[in-house]
Amino acid sequence: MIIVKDLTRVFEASNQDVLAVDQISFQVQQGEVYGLLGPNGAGKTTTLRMILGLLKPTSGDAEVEGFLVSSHPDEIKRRVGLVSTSAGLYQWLTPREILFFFADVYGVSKQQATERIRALSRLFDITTFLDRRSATLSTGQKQRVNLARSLIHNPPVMLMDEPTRGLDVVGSKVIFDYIDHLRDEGKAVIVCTHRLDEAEQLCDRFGLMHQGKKRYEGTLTELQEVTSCQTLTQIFLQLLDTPFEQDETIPATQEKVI
Ligand SMILES: Nc1ncnc2c1ncn2[C@@H]1O[C@H](COP(=O)(O)OP(=O)(O)OP(=O)(O)O)[C@@H](O)[C@H]1O
Repeated sequence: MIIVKDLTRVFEASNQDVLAVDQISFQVQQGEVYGLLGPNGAGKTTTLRMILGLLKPTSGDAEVEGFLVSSHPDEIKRRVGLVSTSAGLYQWLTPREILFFFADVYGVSKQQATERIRALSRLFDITTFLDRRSATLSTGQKQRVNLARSLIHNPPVMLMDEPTRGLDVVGSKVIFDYIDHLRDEGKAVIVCTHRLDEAEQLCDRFGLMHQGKKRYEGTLTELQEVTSCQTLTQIFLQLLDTPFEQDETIPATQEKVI
């Protein structure tokens, strides 16, 4: 389970400070896929970086499986997987070497790693090119190795930043199936994406961010009720059109805040 509590981050700049994330709170249960959505610059990536412990919050905290990122950053890293399709592979290593390398980084024993690599290779259909240098793999093959890598330490929590960016229909379907697999395995998943059509299909619940704040939260049905819009795209456009003050007048009973 992920608990994000009042996370705030101010970037200090010489001319003007940037309030990138402003008191964001939300929770994601095991077996739930949460879509963290928002326009460019809304604060999504900054939020993910703080949950991962890569960036220190100005205030607030995040908790994964009972561990606070402020006091137990290493425990968090062991429990969180990260998928970003833009992430590259070590070109000169083979997928098997990469998987063993990351297993070692995460403290997975050699024997466990061997078993896990066998299972993940079957799951992502990478067995036939496990021992080829990564530089020779196609984009889709590299993507499947990346997915296997993100699961090598069997984390209960997965963070996904633009997982389908640059992928064709087949590549995107691999990601869709992967997210279904994560849900079936009872993992807590956060997906950040600009593909609202995909998010609608993929996610169980949504948090819509704008200018660092969480403005709406709920299932698609709940968001439809609050906004009188049908699709996530319409909801999103309404959010961008709504002046800040007006948006904040949404009754607390309608805005599902945890
Ligand atoms: N290191 C930094 N220094 C200064 N400002 C930053 C820094 N990192 C992010 N920001 C600013 O914080 C705000 C939020 O950025 P963030 O990358 O979290 O947004 P995002 O929602 O992930 O956007 P996108 O969808 O474009 O990736 C933006 O105004 C951005 O310019």
